[in-house]
Amino acid sequence: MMRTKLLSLVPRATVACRHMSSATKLTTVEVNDKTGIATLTMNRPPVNGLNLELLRDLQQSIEEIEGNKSCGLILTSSNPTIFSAGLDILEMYKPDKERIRAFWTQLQDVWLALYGSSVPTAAAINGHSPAGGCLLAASCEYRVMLPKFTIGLNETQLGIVAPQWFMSTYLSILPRREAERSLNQGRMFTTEEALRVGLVDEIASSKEEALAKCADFIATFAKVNPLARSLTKQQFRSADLQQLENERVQDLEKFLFFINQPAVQKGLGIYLESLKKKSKN
Ligand SMILES: CCCCCCC/C=C/C(=O)SCCNC(=O)CCNC(=O)[C@H](O)C(C)(C)COP(=O)(O)OP(=O)(O)OC[C@H]1O[C@@H](n2cnc3c(N)ncnc32)[C@H](O)[C@@H]1OP(=O)(O)O
Repeated sequence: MMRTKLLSLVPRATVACRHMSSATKLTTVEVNDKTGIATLTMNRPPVNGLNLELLRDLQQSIEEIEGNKSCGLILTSSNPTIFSAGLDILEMYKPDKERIRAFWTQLQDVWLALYGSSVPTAAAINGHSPAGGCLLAASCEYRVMLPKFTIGLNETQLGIVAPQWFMSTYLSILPRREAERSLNQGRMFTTEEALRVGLVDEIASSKEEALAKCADFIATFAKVNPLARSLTKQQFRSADLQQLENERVQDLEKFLFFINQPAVQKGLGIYLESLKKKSKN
């Protein structure tokens, strides 16, 4: 029988501030002793909205996986229909001054850690994956998605602009013309469309199958020298990573300036209302 280690269940103290959703961790890491592959599961009901705490836990889990000599990382969700709803809009709507800085900085850190991870990475996309959810999946090297869900960078639909590093992530997967058009449109792809354009690599009929396909992808590196593999990956990704490293502060200031524009705040408020109305119907 397969033995697994549950690593990331250490309780965390509750901090008295907005959006603190749980006293326990919002991610779990399970390492398969046989394959050495770590499965990182997001678990922030109801929709895995990426708030400051979930981003912190993601970062910690990625670091843990890097540190425990896992052979690979599979990112997935405990929610049966949602991989991640993207950034928690409540973090950006009428934001707290200090918290929003920490939030965006933490998002930058998670992207740097995941996109730049030294281990092979794959996403088992077992539900909808808009915007920041798509960013996480696209930061991995391989994607397997379940049918009847949607994925894409839909920022323009919300009246916001995906920053350069979101674009770079798309461009690392999609042909330039497709990346530009779909980002401009804020297009959400169905699973089948995502496969057709290359945004996902395979379709699986269940989460178990998606995880198995991700593990198969990671196993393709079993006989490749790990240092040669990770340095090669780094060479492919270093320009994108370096660009954000060099421009982190400007990126943060640009985000803060943009998000605090009255028109942007108004748009986010309307969007939030529409989401809430939809969930009441
Ligand atoms: C230079 C400036 C740069 C700015 C760049 C910013 C980049 C931004 C990136 C982002 O990620 S923005 C977030 C984009 N996300 C979305 O547009 C997704 C919105 N959500 C949905 O489409 C759907 O909720 C879903 C994910 C498809 C799930 O649908 P489902 O029918 O299962 O659930 P709902 O009833 O819609 O939602 C339940 C509950 O959750 C709330 N919610 C959903 N998504 C978010 C979110 N992203 N943030 C905060 N809250 C969210 C929704 O309002 C419901 O709440 P309640 O009504 O139950 O209170």
